[in-house]
Amino acid sequence: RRRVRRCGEQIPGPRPLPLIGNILDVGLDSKKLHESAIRFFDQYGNTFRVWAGPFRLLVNLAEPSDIEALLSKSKNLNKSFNYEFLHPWLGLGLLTATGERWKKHRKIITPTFHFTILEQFVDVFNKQGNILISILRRKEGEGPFDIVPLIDLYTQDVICETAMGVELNSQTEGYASSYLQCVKNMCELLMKRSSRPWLFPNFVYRLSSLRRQEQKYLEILHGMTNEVIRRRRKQLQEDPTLFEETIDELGRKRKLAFLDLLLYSTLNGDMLSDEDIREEVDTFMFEGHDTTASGISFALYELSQRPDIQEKILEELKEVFDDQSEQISLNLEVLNKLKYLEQVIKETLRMYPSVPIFGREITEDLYLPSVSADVPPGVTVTVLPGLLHRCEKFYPDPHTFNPENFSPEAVSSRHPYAFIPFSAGSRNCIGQKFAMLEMKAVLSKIIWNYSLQIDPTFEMKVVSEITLKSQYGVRLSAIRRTHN
Ligand code: HEM
Repeated sequence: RRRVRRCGEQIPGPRPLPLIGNILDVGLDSKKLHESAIRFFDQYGNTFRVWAGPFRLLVNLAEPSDIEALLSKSKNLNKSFNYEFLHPWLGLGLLTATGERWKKHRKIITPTFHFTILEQFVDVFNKQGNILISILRRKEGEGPFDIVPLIDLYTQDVICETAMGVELNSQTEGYASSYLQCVKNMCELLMKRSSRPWLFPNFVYRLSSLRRQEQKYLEILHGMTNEVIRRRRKQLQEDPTLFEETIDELGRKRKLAFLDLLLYSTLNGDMLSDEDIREEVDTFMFEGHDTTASGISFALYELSQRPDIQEKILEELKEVFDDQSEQISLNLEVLNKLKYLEQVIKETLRMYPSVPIFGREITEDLYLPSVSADVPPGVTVTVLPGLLHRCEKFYPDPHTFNPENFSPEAVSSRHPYAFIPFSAGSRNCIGQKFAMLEMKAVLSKIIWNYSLQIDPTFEMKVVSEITLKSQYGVRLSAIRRTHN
């Protein structure tokens, strides 16, 4: 306890009050947590602390050298205490798991997002992207509309068809709409709990109205994931050859996708229980769609105000594609050539990191060079890409969208930990390559087919609800381009 107190004195932050610490400075409105963080960052610097009550010290990092000290070592891998709030929903899936369990699951799952399997997934990005374009066709002439619900359905269909092997047809039949609404409600609820320290202990939370609400959401969320697992199990029982790593017509070795591998592992050696599998499916259904939907939506918001950048993307697409017809056909090779589009996506994730904050519980001493402080076990550390990425020290004019921030020269002259949208180190995002390709694929299709214009009356309000969201969607007009 004495070491924690000393650490609290070494690191700058607002003066704590007896018993309540800095709870009043932070505020109780979950929607304002980000604003409070900006205030502390401006006042106390890139590494600052707050006391959540008399005993819980939170050290917040937006300084690359300190973030490197935390993430680059293979210690302090346990997520912070508030990830426990996700347990009723995601159980101990990869995002929330700790210790040996995390290591074992990460090892099993890693090959299912390895680059060798991504080729297979590009076929799905193509197919679902074409469906999205056909839906946008029906919007032509309607004037400005909110594109975010369409993107949500697209990303949901993509994660289910790639990772789970299940075609949901949400884009055409709206199947997942209630699940998606429920994900939104659940994230809001979790943010509320995170900003009310008296609801942290489970025995108090269980008596609250939030918990009753949560149980209703869980029925829908778990109902959906159970249904996905049931459907895939049935397909595999009817056709066990789906478990075989066959060679497809292009001579590519077909690898087992995520859910198949999990189901296969249980058949062969009983490595994961049914409960383990459901928790991983819940984790990947959420992480695999919500984050990319956020990235794609913010990219569309910025692009719809920047015809010059749209034009540059189009030029690059014209250079890369031989086929200049309406439905450009994507593969891994051409996607890898789209370097400017990659800069656009990185710039989007700089300004709007889908996961603006993540945390670790300190279990082994951590030295923070920027404040010359030792952080002892028992302290919670949060990493704040949302603040770091908008810091003038690393990005001149940080609130302006400028893909040149990711030109090779700009990248090579910056601290490698000044851009961490996917976290870093051994607990980094397992879906990083998948996400980059999915975002590239869909943005290529949209920009190839449409010139985008923001609705001039639209005002963006960014909210942080576990993932970063635009509260009122993104209202834009899509004007069809023609290609010969
Ligand atoms: C733009 C898209 C994405 C962004 C910005 C993003 C960002 C992140 C970040 C920052 C973390 C670390 C979180 C933490 O430490 O608590 C993370 C972890 C994770 N992400 Fe992503 N993610 C994206 C897409 C995806 C996709 C598409 C998948 C699945 C296909 C995925 C699955 C995961 C999983 C399972 C973890 C936990 C990994 C572990 O702890 O071992 N993410 N992601």
